[in-house]
Amino acid sequence: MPGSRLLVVTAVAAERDAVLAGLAGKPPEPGPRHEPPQPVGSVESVVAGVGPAAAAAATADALARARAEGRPFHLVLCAGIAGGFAERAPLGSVVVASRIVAADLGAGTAEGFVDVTELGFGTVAHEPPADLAAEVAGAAGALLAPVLTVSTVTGTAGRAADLAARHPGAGAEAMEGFGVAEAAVRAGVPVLEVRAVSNTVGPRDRAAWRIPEALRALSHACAAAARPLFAAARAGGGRRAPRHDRPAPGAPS
Ligand SMILES: O=C(O)c1cccc(C(=O)CC[C@H]2O[C@@H](n3cnc4c(=O)[nH]cnc43)[C@H](O)[C@@H]2O)c1
Repeated sequence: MPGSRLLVVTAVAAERDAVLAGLAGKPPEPGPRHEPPQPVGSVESVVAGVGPAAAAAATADALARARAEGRPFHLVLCAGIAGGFAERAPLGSVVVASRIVAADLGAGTAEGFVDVTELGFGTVAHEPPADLAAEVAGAAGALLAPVLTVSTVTGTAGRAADLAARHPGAGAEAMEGFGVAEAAVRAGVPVLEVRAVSNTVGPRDRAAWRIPEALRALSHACAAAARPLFAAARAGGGRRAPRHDRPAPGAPS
């Protein structure tokens, strides 16, 4: 559909497959692995790799190429699995970001962590369109809450408590959202983040990760939210994000 284009950014191919199957209305049922989904015409996907730097680079590249080719994107969806803050986001639940927050971008000091905004170097949070995020969360039966972006997966109770204290109400942590949002905001394209919880934020227990269940939950959430997502892509996310061709205010020159 011309004029309605959605860019999906995931870290790995399994997340992409889950999202595209959901958007195509074919979320997988439990059981043997399904075929990769057929592409939906107005959706393109990028498998960016893990972490905010890879996510920002891949998103910026996809947005710039599409714009140069005269087929710009109207909405960016960052999606994947995540760690959930247990009291709000249990295993298998889904979180839609009300804010996308860079949680470890800053400096350690004798008084504790100071983020880059407090240091005077720009922003540590991006805001998805509030109405759209709420509508997608409602359609998907998801928690609407801040999603933290970290470069290191939390592996201790101490760090989990520290993050929860600094970000009261946070629903989940993952590793790509802020990078995707940096690229999208600079290109003037609205951005959403949707995460399904594969593990709890806390002491590292790799055996307790429930990745297949989270991927299924992600797929079902995307199926349930497909209508508002496509409507938003047609409308450009409801509102344009501010565009930064120059460094963002407060960024070092
Ligand atoms: O701990 C390990 O051994 C390990 C092995 C393979 C991959 C990982 C990851 O951490 C993958 C991170 C990947 O998934 C998202 N994710 C999922 N849960 C979390 C989390 O609790 N904290 C941060 N990120 C998480 C993330 O967006 C990455 O794409 C670990």
